[in-house]
Amino acid sequence: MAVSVFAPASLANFSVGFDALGLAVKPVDGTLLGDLVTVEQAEGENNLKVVGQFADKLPLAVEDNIVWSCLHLFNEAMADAGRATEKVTITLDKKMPVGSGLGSSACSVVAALAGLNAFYRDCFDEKTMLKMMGQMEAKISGSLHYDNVAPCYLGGLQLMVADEHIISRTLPDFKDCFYVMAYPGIEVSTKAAREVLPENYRRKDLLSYGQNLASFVDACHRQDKTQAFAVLQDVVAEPYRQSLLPGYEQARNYLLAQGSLAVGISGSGPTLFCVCDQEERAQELARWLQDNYLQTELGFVHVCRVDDLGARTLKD
Ligand SMILES: Nc1ncnc2c1ncn2[C@@H]1O[C@H](COP(=O)(O)OP(=O)(O)O)[C@@H](O)[C@H]1O
Ligand SMILES: N[C@@H](CCOP(=O)(O)O)C(=O)O
Repeated sequence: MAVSVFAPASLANFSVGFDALGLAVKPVDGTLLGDLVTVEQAEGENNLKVVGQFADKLPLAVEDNIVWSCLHLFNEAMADAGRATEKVTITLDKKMPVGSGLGSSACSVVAALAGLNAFYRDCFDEKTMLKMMGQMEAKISGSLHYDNVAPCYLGGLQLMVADEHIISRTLPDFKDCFYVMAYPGIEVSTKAAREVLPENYRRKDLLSYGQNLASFVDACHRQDKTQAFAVLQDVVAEPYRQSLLPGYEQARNYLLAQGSLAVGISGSGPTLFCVCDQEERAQELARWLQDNYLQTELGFVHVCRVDDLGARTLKD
């Protein structure tokens, strides 16, 4: 039996929720923006094959690929649960650029663990899976944050809650919005982008942070788009990270002047996101970003909607 699981890209932080908000996204043109993992029974030993557009951006040694760590973690959990495991071949189709701010490592982690769980006929429940995913994401970025793995696994707009038994709750999102995601084609490591953040914040910023996040969550529940996007301002990460993103400030100013509802850094960057509620306008701004924000031939721009499904098994 072979099982294939696709896990979508995500926009972490959403400007107002550093480590606390994340949105799963999918391109409107049907492009599979995310990683695909296939798990099948193997004759001899466990093994990992890596294919796809961004395979060559990953470490050469399988032991250094986070998917390999996911297999070990999953097998340990199976042993702890008194369940037998089989030897497997895992194929990672690495469709996501690394260090992109689109939750690339989360896509691999979620697709691998969800793929293994599907292979073993859903041995573990959603919360157990999410905890394992958080553990693997922390191994890569140096700190535990669920704002990529939760939306990637569960879909939609996710709010991380301060209760380890719940971890994440789905917030009502804005169904008529388009998210233009512009990846410039350069790498910014999440670890490095966390290191540029200050240890302490000014009281003024702390107050703005709390008020913006609370106002955003309230606006989501009331479906008040005007309020939601008016408070979408990042006082925690963007001021310190934007110098890592060539052309970010100019692009942001242009996009806001053109009527975008909001503009921000996706995850730790370098991907920029911009929100519109008209598809035509989103496509126009996507063309502008294509011409003005990309730095290398690896860059791309997608007009996206919210991905409500999260990780899913793909049929042959
Ligand atoms: N399957 C994988 N997918 C993505 N990154 C991986 C994977 N396996 C190992 N890595 C390593 O993990 C790090 C991921 O970097 P990070 O900046 O967190 O990426 P992203 O923000 O895109 O998730 C890189 O050093 C990369 O080489
Ligand atoms: N909250 C994290 C999110 C990192 O997202 P990624 O897509 O860049 O991995 C942070 O901002 O550090």
